Amino acid sequence: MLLAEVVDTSEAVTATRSRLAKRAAIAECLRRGAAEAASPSADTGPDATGADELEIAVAYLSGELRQRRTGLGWATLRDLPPPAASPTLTLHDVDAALAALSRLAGAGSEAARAAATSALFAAATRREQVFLRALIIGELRQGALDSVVVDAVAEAADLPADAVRRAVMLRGATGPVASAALLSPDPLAALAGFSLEVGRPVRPMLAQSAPDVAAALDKLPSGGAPGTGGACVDVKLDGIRIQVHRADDDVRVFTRSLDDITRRVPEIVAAVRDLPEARLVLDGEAIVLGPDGAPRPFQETASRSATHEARGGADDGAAGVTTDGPGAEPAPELESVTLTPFFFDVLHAGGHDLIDTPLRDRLAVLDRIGGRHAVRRLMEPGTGPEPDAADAASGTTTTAVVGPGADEGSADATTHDTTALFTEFFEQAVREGQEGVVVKSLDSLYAAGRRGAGWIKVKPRKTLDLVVLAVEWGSGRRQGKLSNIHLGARRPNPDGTDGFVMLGKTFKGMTDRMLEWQTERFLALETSREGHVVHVRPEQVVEIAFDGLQRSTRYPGGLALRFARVLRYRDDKRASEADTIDTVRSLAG
Ligand SMILES: Nc1ncnc2c1ncn2[C@@H]1O[C@H](COP(=O)(O)OP(=O)(O)OP(=O)(O)O)[C@@H](O)[C@H]1O
Repeated sequence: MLLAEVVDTSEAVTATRSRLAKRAAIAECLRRGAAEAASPSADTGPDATGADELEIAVAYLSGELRQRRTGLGWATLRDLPPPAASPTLTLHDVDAALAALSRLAGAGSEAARAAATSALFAAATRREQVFLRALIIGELRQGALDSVVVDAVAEAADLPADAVRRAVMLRGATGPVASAALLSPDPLAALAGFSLEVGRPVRPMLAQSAPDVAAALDKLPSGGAPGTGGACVDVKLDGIRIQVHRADDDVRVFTRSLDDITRRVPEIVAAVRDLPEARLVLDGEAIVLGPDGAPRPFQETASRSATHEARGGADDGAAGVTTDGPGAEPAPELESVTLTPFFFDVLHAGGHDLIDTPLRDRLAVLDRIGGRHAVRRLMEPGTGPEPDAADAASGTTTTAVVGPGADEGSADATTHDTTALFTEFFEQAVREGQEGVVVKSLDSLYAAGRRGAGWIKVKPRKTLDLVVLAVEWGSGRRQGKLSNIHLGARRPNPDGTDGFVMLGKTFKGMTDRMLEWQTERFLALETSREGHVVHVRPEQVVEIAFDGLQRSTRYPGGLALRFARVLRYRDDKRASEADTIDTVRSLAG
């Protein structure tokens, strides 16, 4: 398939604000790609190159490269060679050229990179050059586009969108699902064949939020058949999300964004090897504990998560953490603190997939396996196993089962008790220095890749994940550093793209290391300058703590943050996942 066809489609997608029209344009492109892959000129049935090109098309239409990093950025792509007169580049040509670029390292690699980049761009027409540059530096990356592409796969293959979406969540990628949907003789069966595979990460379930425990309990979907229903509350640990896969001694650790960080976290690997089950998929959080067992501040955990530190230099187009390649060694400074894994869910144990099993049963398995690595939790009265059984099963006091059975007292009393008990649990967690709690429905299934209604988080601290829109040069001690950041909340447009609404600025909470890092990072994202203000592409998500919201005539949303301060940069979230202006308004009351 020619790159030009994807460029045409991408232009058509950008030109319309209608989600349906975007979906139709992408579906049409995928149909053509599928027809080409299955064309009679290919020997028998779909040919491998065609299937692979379909996967490349899906990636490019989603605004993604297949390579994690190319070593190319805005600066290296500023001056391009004269364009080719007519389109000849295939998707394969481009993917192969970028794969070769991503492997360049060591002495002489800079010159080789410049030569290879120039050769690739010289083979591209003007429109292809513009597209490729935007693709490589991440300008086309739009989380909202992912879901349009998934829907387009369903439309092109004439399959239910739910079946495609589920396969994508379980496979952790859209490309292979698109090939199966569009090229296999029995697409529905092929989609059903995507199941959890030990060793391959699935998109993690996400939580909704509520201002307090009572609101969280209200928000949970109520139970179904008699004998079901019920809730539990977990401590919410403020660490790094981990998904751990174990097949005997082979243990792999993945982040929230499905990056493989196994080599950086040998202590997690060791802890999981000690668990009494040889085939496992566990979901949890890794944190640094102090000698007293209390959680250390997030910054210490972050020093091991190697997220923003792991990014390359300013001229690096790749997003997020690096994936451990063969031979990658942990950087020495990252080993100075020890992570302890805590698990709050289990997706597979001993040959059984548990994704479609209710939480109450998954927790019973977790308590049997997790031991002291299970997250502390409180069951709603009357919903858990008998206290003795639970103690015996967990072997520890990490699982507290308290209160009278559900058959004692009225339903109202039970609801009241639950709210009071869960609130007490929340307050204790916060006193201990935990981030908050997550209230969960015991009926809920594991909603891979979705912000499921079955998990509701409650945090005492007011925080928002906002996007940096611009940054100002510092003065005094911060001379030469990009310091004061302009913060924007997301405003989704009807066509699925995002705009941003500025809510304020802050230069508080930044460590020296952060200042170093952000100066480099924001220069790489620079789009223009106005006096001491550097405008940047709205891509970097930052977690901000604030004391409240006040009315403002200065900012376009009519609201401003009070005492905003930086907690951390979030490289595990894209701008399309940042908090929206509607969420901010709901916090303002
Ligand atoms: N016991 C727990 N159950 C579920 N999630 C937990 C728990 N403890 C900590 N977490 C963390 O809380 C997150 C749930 O919130 P959400 O899905 O909204 O992700 P997030 O946007 O990264 O949230 P946050 O910034 O609040 O951590 C999970 O991603 C996980 O990392």
